[in-house]
Amino acid sequence: MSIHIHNVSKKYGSFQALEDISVDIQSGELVALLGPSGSGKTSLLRVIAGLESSDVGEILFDGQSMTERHPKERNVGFVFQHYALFRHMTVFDNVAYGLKVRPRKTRPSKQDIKTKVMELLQLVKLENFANRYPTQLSGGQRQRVALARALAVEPKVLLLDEPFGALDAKVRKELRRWLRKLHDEFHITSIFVTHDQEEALDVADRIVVMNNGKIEQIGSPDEVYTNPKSPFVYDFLGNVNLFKGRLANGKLMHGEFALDVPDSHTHTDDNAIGYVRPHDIHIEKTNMPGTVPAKISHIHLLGPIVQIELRREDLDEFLEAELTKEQFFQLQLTIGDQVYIKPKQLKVFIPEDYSI
Ligand SMILES: Nc1ncnc2c1ncn2[C@@H]1O[C@H](COP(=O)(O)OP(=O)(O)OP(=O)(O)O)[C@@H](O)[C@H]1O
Repeated sequence: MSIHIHNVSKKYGSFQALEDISVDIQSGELVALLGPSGSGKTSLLRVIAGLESSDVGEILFDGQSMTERHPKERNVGFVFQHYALFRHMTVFDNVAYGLKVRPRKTRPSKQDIKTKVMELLQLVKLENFANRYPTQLSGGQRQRVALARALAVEPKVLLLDEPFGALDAKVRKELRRWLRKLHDEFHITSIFVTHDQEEALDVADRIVVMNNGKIEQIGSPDEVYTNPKSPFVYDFLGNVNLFKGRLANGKLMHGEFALDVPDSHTHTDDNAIGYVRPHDIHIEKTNMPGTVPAKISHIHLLGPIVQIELRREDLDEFLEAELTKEQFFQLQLTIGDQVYIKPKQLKVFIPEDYSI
């Protein structure tokens, strides 16, 4: 089922929660709505589900307008952050619920419901927990029940609102891998809301980055990470060092750096900011052309990655670099070492959102 979101706007009183949102989602895609708290992700999800109406714009499923359709008629499965399971029902009954409450005409037989529920419980690896109650499950297990319950009614669209938000980091990671696998098996068009960039980058086919009720960028995880269209996206999708300076003759002048910025010749003498990811900071132990001196002030080993905090000597500013463990041991770095750095890659924005 494809989903087309056309020019959707929504206000709560005078507050503009969504402003002219348009996204086309292909059938079978897994799309993340990513943004900070209050950016409008949940509001958009609720408009798609029909739980809220938009003031302007339209939602189409497979080309058909959903505007007049009640949420129940939209064939949407919902999973929320707080496992909205029925506490007084067993795991089995929770998953069976959506099928049992169907009108007699479309309700499967008792035996068919049993087969289906047990299949789903197997899928979420909870077949031995059918008779337990939600309070007897861990958070991750409850969320798997919530997913099985949403899938039981064979929705055409699956909407997930921070489905793993309340879980610890390890379980989150496990469940998101598992959501990806499930999605690849079922091919249900799915949209999930998250404010966790790592989660979005890890799981989604495409990411819709939202800010203040508007879309900042839509793209594959790789596109939004390596080619952010705005300073906001750069900042939101990972750590970044800011090189504030001025443009002159096709270069960004920043401290002792004169960094090539092709295509910037028309912006001579404009203020500009270079954005450099920590893993794009190159570190040398010898002074090479184009580098500036810096001192290592902190080393933080994080599994396969080593974060290094440096104090630049030309500007007396701190910056963060990231090396693989291998690079780190090759360079034999210790705190207090004098090194020479330069950015391997940078993206320059001129304030007022102009990128070059
Ligand atoms: N029913 C409502 N009445 C008034 N304002 C609302 C209502 N629902 C949401 N808002 C406001 O709209 C904005 C967007 O809310 P929304 O829940 O869509 O954001 P979000 O990106 O999902 O945030 P979070 O990650 O914190 O859940 C927020 O500023 C919120 O306070």
